[in-house]
Amino acid sequence: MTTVIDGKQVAASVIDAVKAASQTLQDETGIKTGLAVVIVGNDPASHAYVSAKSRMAKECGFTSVQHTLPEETTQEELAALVQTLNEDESLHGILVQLPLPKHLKSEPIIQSILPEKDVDGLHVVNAGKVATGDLDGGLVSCTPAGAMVFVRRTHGEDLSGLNAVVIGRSNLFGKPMAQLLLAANATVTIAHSRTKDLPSVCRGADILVAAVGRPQMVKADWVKPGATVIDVGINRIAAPEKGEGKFRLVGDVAFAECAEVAEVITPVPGGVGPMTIAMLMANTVIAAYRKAGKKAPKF
Ligand SMILES: NC(=O)C1=CN([C@@H]2O[C@H](COP(=O)(O)OP(=O)(O)OC[C@H]3O[C@@H](n4cnc5c(N)ncnc54)[C@H](OP(=O)(O)O)[C@@H]3O)[C@@H](O)[C@H]2O)C=CC1
Ligand SMILES: Nc1nc(=O)c2c([nH]1)NC[C@@H]1CN(c3ccc(C(=O)N[C@@H](CCC(=O)O)C(=O)O)cc3)C=[N+]21
Repeated sequence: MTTVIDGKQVAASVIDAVKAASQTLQDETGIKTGLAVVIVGNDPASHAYVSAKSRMAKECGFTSVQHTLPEETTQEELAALVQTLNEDESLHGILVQLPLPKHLKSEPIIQSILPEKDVDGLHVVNAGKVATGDLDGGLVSCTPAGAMVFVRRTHGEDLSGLNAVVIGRSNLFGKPMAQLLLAANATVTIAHSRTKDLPSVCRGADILVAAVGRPQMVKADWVKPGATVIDVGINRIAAPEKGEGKFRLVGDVAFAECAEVAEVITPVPGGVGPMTIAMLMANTVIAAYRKAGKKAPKF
């Protein structure tokens, strides 16, 4: 029987632990954990994610501030906002929702966030810690951290002897995911748009992770029988059966057919997505503990 991982349930257990940790911090030090989320422009999908993040931060007992900037915001204005948030002692985490509108450069903005407040784990200091195997000293990118929770629950802490294939090489997901798998002793392949014969590369994977942004690209005959398949993709496709102009969410994996071959698989929605938000909350409370000079909890 194939196991379909319930990401909402696993995320809820992380959120419970985050709530308890933020309450303990507040009881012991009077410090309330604070998260700032910045969004520029009008992309409706981005707005939906950002509202979900702000809502969850409140539910965790955090101070939650959301800055919604207009599409025409300049590089200097955005940089100035990040500076203000860096200096705000009541904020422990800063997240700038990506992608930014085309006229803005995201890299200098991300690198201007203080590493200790970079709850997305995108600052070179945090990315570098993951790359050098220091998984406890910095902040790990939320989506790969969440995907690793599923991998650990399925395979344990040590992935010795297992082949992992990550499709996608972004800084936000593919690269840190590959590094976390490597740190857990998996033998890791990173595939991307220039990879030759992707289906056969994927067929070698005991753990197959897809983060491409192409609806249902991974087919059943790409999956090794008994593999664990983690679907990171979030794609909106037309759903005329729901009515005209309606959409539904699908991953990068053709779920129904791959579920017949895989032993463990994550669905979309309800898989990696809810874990991303949970790990963002976890990173924020970790940042608050460190700022208070206390040993941060592990999630
Ligand atoms: N669930 C969640 O919480 C999150 C979900 N996502 C989702 O994950 C997906 C990927 O996100 P992200 O990493 O930011 O995306 P990017 O667009 O930054 O990266 C996509 C990667 O896929 C590769 N790729 C594109 N087309 C192909 C192809 N035909 N064959 C093989 N590889 C291909 C690209 O290769 P190349 O480098 O050669 O161009 C690139 O490395 C998206 O659907 C996104 O919405 C992202 C973050 C969080
Ligand atoms: N700086 C930055 N950090 C990010 O982590 C980041 C980002 N920018 N930009 C966009 C991607 C995407 N992302 C998602 C988070 C949650 C869900 C999520 O909760 N999805 C639900 C469904 C939500 C729905 O119904 O629309 C699910 O999969 O069940 C999805 C996608 C974070 N990202």
